[in-house]
Amino acid sequence: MKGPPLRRSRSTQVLLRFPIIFSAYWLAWQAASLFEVYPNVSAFYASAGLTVCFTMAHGLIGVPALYLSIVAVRILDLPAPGFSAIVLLDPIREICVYGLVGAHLRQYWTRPNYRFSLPIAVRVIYSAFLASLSSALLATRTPALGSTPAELLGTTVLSFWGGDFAGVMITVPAFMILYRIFSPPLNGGSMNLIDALRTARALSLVIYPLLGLSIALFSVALPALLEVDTRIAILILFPVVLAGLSRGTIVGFLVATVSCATLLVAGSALGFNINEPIEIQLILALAVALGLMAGASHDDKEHAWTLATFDAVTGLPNRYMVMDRLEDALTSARRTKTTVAVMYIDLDHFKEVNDTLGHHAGDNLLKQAGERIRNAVRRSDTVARIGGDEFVVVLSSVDSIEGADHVARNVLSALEQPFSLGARMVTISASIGVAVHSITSQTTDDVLRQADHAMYQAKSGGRNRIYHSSTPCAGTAFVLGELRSSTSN
Ligand SMILES: Nc1nc2c(ncn2[C@@H]2O[C@H](COP(=O)(O)OP(=O)(O)OP(=O)(O)O)[C@@H](O)[C@H]2O)c(=O)[nH]1
Repeated sequence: MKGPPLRRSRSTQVLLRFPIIFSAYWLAWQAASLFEVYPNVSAFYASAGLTVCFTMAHGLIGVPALYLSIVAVRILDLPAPGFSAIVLLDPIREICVYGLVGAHLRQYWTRPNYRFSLPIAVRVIYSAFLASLSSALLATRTPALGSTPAELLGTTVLSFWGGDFAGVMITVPAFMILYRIFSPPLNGGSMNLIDALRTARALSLVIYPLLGLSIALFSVALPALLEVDTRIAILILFPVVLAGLSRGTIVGFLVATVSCATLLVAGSALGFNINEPIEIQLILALAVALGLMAGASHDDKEHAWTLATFDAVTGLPNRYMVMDRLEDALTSARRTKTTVAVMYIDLDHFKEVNDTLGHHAGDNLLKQAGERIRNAVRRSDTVARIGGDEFVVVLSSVDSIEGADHVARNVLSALEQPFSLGARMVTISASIGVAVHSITSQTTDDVLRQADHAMYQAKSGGRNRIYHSSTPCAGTAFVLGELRSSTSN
């Protein structure tokens, strides 16, 4: 497994982001100005969209770079360039309103096991309103804008309710609903987390390109069907951002390429109105820039999440993740009146492997042991390494105590087989404690503690055996024979 990359300092990150944001915003400005009804209006909304996307992906840390980029592009592109109050102040207002929207959405988006949350939506809208009001008050202090304070306050508040507020009201629910549909929570199903991740990735390779393709076809066909000059190709940026944010850079690029290629090929092959090549180029460049930004942010998030929830030696979920999975399993067991069992597995005399063959061989053995335990249980069960030579298995649905014991015996015999560590074969054993959840008031901690307690009894009972704690303190031993941990050539 790859180690964590070297992190750059925060100030360097912000500086590095400036050229990327500048390019993305300049492209957004150019692309949006092709769809204008009133001069520059679409371009302003493009900057609002970029602000939401950026702050959602990277947080408020990039705001200085975002602000500088917007100001720089406006100075270069507005008909009367220069450091006018509107060039300097309007981005502040937009970043306040839309930056807060993005920052709040980030709280939702960065959760590994996110759930739809109405309070977040309410907080987003409330804080966007406060930001808009503050920026209106700020505008009244700016004589350069040339209106009376009351007029300015009125105009800014009205513009918020007419424009920004509508934008916020559409952006927040649309994002939450679509993100929910296309990126279902990974702990929701009965699958193991790793399998769930694999399935989500495989699905996203189909769903997002299909979404980009449909929007591209729709945007090519619409002007021909309606016989109007409505250009909506910019909509393909939406699946690109969603794909980048939820599945990473490669899927983001893939969706950008599929959508833009469809625009080009479908436009000429079907004889529909195809936009000017410059528009396609802008859309393509913008799609790629957004795919890169959103995807990089997803990759960062996934890396942080992997570090926080998976064990680096075995690649299995860690203590944090297994507790989360156990909580889910108990909740569902209470609802469906089924039984959950927890196995606490501790390898016997593992220290000897480290001492005789070294830590590298020890790591190798832990990895192989993890794989064997995984292969001995069902796909829907969770296997985790929670520290040292300790593993926990959550059997999400067992028929009876005997069923759990049967699985524990399978695990024990899988671990008995010799391990190949380089040129050496090593034989070890394990002590297993099993606890079965049956009482409705039992918490995750209770069940885990009981399994741990039973495992300690198995250790003190002579190791290489299974105890289960049908009663909290007394275990029942299933002695499978005494095997000393041994190493041989
Ligand atoms: N190779 C390796 N060893 C580890 C790792 N984490 C902990 N250990 C070692 O695992 C050993 C755990 O030993 P213990 O469980 O205390 O003792 P044991 O030798 O297994 O003996 P019993 O559990 O009493 O049968 C310690 O020597 C730790 O240093 C790891 O990530 N890699």
